[in-house]
Amino acid sequence: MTDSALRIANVSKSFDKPVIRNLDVDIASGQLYALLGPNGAGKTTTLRMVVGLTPMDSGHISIYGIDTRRDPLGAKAITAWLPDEPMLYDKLTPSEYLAFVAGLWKIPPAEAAQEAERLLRWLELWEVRDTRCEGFSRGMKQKVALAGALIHKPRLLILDEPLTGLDAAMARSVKDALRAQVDAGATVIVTTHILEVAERLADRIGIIADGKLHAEGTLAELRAMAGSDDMTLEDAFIRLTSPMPA
Ligand SMILES: Nc1ncnc2c1ncn2[C@@H]1O[C@H](COP(=O)(O)OP(=O)(O)OP(=O)(O)O)[C@@H](O)[C@H]1O
Repeated sequence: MTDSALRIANVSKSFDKPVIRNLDVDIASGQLYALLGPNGAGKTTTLRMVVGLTPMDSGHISIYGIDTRRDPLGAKAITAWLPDEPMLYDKLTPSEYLAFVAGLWKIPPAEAAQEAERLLRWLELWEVRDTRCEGFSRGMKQKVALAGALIHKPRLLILDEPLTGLDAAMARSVKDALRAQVDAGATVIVTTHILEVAERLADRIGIIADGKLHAEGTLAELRAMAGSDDMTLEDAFIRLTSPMPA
């Protein structure tokens, strides 16, 4: 049996109206999972509840078996969250930023320096390690934030729209980095509006609409659910998220 990396069980959340309704999602360990859905479907809210930034109204969430409400610190220690607009301290250099984040995780400095060097080289930031982030392009800042998210070696990496605004080369480099994380044994969850990314990159795809999981599976399974073996993910997505005819 495959281990569960993330289990969302019967979770609901309302703001001024219900946003997430009895949501159940189970994501197996060692996968790249793409969460898709129309605007306002509840993707970001779901992920913010997973990482403890938005309290859920009811239900349970566990990360590698750790209940996020009973043991929030234990759950956070193995999770990384990269929002769509990551906050970087622009006046810091990549090296300083990683040392700062490692300090928050109480990683011993020598160990942190070694891991920072590995990440900076791997993400092609080594040459600019001592340059302040303020002059960096959006893609470079995204990669520095990604390095910061990875410094404590999380088992579950969650990224909200990681490729927005990146040019093709930078998007490729971030996609390669995410796939490498999975190959190294981590679980990666991304939200994306770029269906081609989900189509090419994800092992499994979940489609959320109206605060519920409408469909989930591999691309082939989603095509089959939508009723055709040769449709694109875009066609399947539109069909699976369209309201049923009365
Ligand atoms: N803090 C909040 N207060 C009130 N309403 C909120 C709050 N956060 C989210 N919402 C509402 O919850 C709904 C779901 O928002 P959410 O950001 O989770 O959707 P999403 O699927 O990530 O959308 P998008 O693809 O557009 O980013 C929206 O109607 C949004 O306005």
